Amino acid sequence: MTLASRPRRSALYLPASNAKALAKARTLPCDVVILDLEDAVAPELKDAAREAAIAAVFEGGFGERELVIRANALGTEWGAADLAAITAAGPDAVLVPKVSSPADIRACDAALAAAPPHTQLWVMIETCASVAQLDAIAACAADTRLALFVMGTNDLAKEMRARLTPGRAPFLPILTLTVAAARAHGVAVLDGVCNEFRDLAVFRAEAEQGLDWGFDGKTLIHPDQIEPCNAVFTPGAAEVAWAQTVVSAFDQPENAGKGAIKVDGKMVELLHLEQARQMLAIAAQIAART
Ligand SMILES: CC(C)(COP(=O)(O)OP(=O)(O)OC[C@H]1O[C@@H](n2cnc3c(N)ncnc32)[C@H](O)[C@@H]1OP(=O)(O)O)[C@@H](O)C(=O)NCCC(=O)NCCSC(=O)C[C@H](O)C(=O)O
Ligand SMILES: [Mg+2]
Repeated sequence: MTLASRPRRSALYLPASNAKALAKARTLPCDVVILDLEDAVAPELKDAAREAAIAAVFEGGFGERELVIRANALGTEWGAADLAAITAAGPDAVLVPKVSSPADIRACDAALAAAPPHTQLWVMIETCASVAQLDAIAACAADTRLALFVMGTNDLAKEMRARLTPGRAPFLPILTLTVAAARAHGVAVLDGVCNEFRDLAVFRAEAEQGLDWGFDGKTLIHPDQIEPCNAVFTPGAAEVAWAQTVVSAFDQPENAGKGAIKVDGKMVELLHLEQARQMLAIAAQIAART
């Protein structure tokens, strides 16, 4: 089970230019909706997509789902206008693709200076250059809006000239180093998309891999991926029961002040107590939603 301040098990992308998908997203059981202005939108539809995304923020209707707009990269002809419009609208977050350095994070943060305080900066980790600077990029969370990384495995594959094989072996070091850099600086982190949206067995295996590797959740491209993703990233009943047992054990008077205790024949330390409390907090939020 991963640790996070709020459930972000499933983050569904959709092209902001697709009005039907946008309406449908308000009814789907995903934790996050990402309105895409970037790769899913053709150049001739960029302006209309931006307008539709901004209108969606003002209209609302997304309930407890976090509403995020993925802008075009700052260096593109649309990037500055996207960030200006997003700043004025104030969604829960803006997701900026193809950042490569701490300077990129600071440029995005500066462009968002007038945004409401609740608007977070999320960035895609999907360039080879970013891989060499993961720790420095994550460290920007200390004094910017940076709060979350999203893996962009399609762009990474393109830049690396690697293949997206089952098991994702070519990306394993990068995925785990990104999780470690994120955790070192209190940044949340979501896994990349699985392009095989018709094969849910392949999808589920990849989601379980993401859970094992420490991700808070996974980004998705199709509604059919939401339920299996939520199932994988929701703490199981046995995990929740164990967490409750650990918390109860540390609450016993005889264990007061102890750093390590014995629970059901296993050693449990204060770090496990912290994990247990975080899991119970996430499980309670998920239970309240369902
Ligand atoms: C992949 C798709 C183009 C497939 O679309 P389609 O053929 O229309 O699928 P279905 O007929 O099965 O759709 C069934 C119904 O579900 C709605 N739908 C489909 N997708 C979405 C969605 N993402 N959000 C909301 N609703 C959706 C359809 O409208 C149908 O509705 P209804 O008729 O009422 O039943 C399509 O799924 C799609 O466009 N997906 C999102 C693509 C996208 O946003 N890509 C960009 C992000 S991924 C990325 O960039 C990766 C990253 O940067 C990297 O580098 O790795
Ligand atoms: Mg990408």
